[in-house]
Amino acid sequence: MGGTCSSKAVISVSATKLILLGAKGSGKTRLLYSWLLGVSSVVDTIPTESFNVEPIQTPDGISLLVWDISGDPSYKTKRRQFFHGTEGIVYVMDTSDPVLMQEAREDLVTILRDRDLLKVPLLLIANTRSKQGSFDDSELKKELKLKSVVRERRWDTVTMAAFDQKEVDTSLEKLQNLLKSTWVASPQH
Ligand SMILES: Nc1nc2c(ncn2[C@@H]2O[C@H](COP(=O)(O)OP(=O)(O)OP(=O)(O)O)[C@@H](O)[C@H]2O)c(=O)[nH]1
Ligand SMILES: [Mg+2]
Repeated sequence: MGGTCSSKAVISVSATKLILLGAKGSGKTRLLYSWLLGVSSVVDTIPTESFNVEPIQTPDGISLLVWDISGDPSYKTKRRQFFHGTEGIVYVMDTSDPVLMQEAREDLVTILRDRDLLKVPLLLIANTRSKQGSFDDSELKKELKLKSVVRERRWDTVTMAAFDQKEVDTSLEKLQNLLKSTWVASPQH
């Protein structure tokens, strides 16, 4: 199993492990490298065959190690190997297409029921690709009907309509705040 890590930086062993999941083409790799390099440096991406892993710093200096896992259906049975030790899930969903959105919801429900991810906080990223037909955060939460599935975990949503730098920054801030609030609630971290 081969994966990709572009960084020559030493990866901190104490970095917080995150997994980036979602359907093929939902925008995971583009998001990962937008966090790492900035939106203007990401020209395009190619489908991920297995995974990419990169160290990311949040604005407040939390070190993350983000595992971007292929959304190809053929990789689904392999992705569980990445779940153990995960402290945060980022799930990217294309909400511009109702069929893709329903499929993504079902996939997310399966992931959230995994025993290795039961209390792990979730940031749900709605990559709407266009302003048209996009949901705001509270509409999205209502539409997805995830209350009974997320249960005890902390979760938040962020909507990205244009994939611009401001939205990318907001998503990283939301992720950071979600992790911090989780750690405050369970200080043994
Ligand atoms: N216009 C537009 N294109 C996007 C957006 N997000 C991703 N893309 C493009 O959609 C394609 C797929 O994006 P990726 O980030 O590679 O998708 P992925 O989720 O990593 O897909 P897999 O690696 O196959 O699981 C790429 O060409 C991206 O540049 C977006 O918000 N707007
Ligand atoms: Mg990818």
